[in-house]
Amino acid sequence: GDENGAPAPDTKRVTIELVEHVVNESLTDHPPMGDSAGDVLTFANQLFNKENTTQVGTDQGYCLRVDVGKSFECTWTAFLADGQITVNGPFFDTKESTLSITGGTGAYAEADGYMELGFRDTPMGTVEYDFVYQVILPY
Ligand SMILES: CC/C=C\C[C@@H]1C(=O)C=C[C@@H]1CCCCCCCC(=O)O
Repeated sequence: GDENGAPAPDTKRVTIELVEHVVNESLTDHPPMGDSAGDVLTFANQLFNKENTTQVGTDQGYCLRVDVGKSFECTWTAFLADGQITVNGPFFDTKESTLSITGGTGAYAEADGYMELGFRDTPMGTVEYDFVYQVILPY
């Protein structure tokens, strides 16, 4: 605590803003042919700093189609200089989403919190997403 008797906070919050570049993704189309529940989208992509000038990491994961025209359920791990952060949650076809941070390693061991996924305007043929991690860590 401090000299006024306030208790010391037992957690700290860290914001990590990244831009994901989709460079490696693959759709496994389970029957029936075409977009249907059970299709799996796997990916292994690049993570850039928030200025979108320097690659700072990579990610890998997958999304399972659960509601055609509406949503996927996803899990992926970000690999950063000082550790991993794993998330789980929805990807919506037509709106931005928030995923739960389920854990981490290294500097992010015991991580909690959430990640906001944002759509970005990019040139034709390129796909990028904003990943804003709001990480809650023990002191
Ligand atoms: C084009 C989607 C490629 C990669 C997957 C994304 C990623 O890297 C992190 C989350 C995204 C999940 C995308 C779910 C499926 C989106 C399909 C969009 C489309 O085909 O237009």
